[in-house]
Amino acid sequence: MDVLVPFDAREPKTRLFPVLDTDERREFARVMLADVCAAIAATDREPTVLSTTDVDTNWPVVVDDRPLSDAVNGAIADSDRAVAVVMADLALATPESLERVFAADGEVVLVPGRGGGTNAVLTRRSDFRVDYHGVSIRDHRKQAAAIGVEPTTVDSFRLATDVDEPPDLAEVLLHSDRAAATWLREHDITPAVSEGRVTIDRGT
Ligand SMILES: Nc1nc2c(ncn2[C@@H]2O[C@H](COP(=O)(O)OP(=O)(O)OP(=O)(O)O)[C@@H](O)[C@H]2O)c(=O)[nH]1
Ligand SMILES: C[C@H](OP(=O)(O)O)C(=O)O
Repeated sequence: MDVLVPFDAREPKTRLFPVLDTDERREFARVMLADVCAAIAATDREPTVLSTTDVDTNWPVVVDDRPLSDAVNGAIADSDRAVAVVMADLALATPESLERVFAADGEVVLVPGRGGGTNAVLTRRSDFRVDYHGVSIRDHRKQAAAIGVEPTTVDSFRLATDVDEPPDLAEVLLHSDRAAATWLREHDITPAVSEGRVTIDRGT
């Protein structure tokens, strides 16, 4: 199985702008990437970072500057093995949660993200095509139907929680003990409550 971790190294995590400046977003994105890759490696599979530009990691990197879906679809079409795609912002991912995906039955396995996204995919069909952005979980169900496949769904709190917006940082602080959570604590970011919802505070 090929395990791809798409990574936008250029200007990652722009939606975290209210809390982190540009350099911090870049650094934090790399810390999450390292956590995700380490969790994949702990399942005895080697991650390959599919990055927009070269990036310094402990793992093999393939540089492809095409848009996300084109880069992933190119990799699926070129591979003669099953391909798993695990997003680099899944800071709560653990080896156990990922193993559920890698071991799931079915020709196409989808892991929904909160907000309509698709946080991980496993395809054993080289004619399956991804279509990210927008309501991608709905689009991926359609893509599976188009090749005659009923997709398997893996329902996982840890994998559904991608880190896109400031309140997602609170989930990292509350549910992870890995490098991304440590990085946030070192940058004085703590959970807080606003209008009954968990969000974050940043000390000055
Ligand atoms: N290879 C590649 N990866 C991408 C690209 N765009 C996003 N990604 C990665 O795909 C995953 C999900 O993307 P997003 O949640 O939109 O992440 P992002 O683009 O860093 O964040 P925003 O700027 O807030 O949209 C993350 O792992 C990104 O690093 C791209 O054009 N190419
Ligand atoms: C790539 C995109 O991620 P999101 O913007 O939902 O985090 C998606 O899953 O379609």
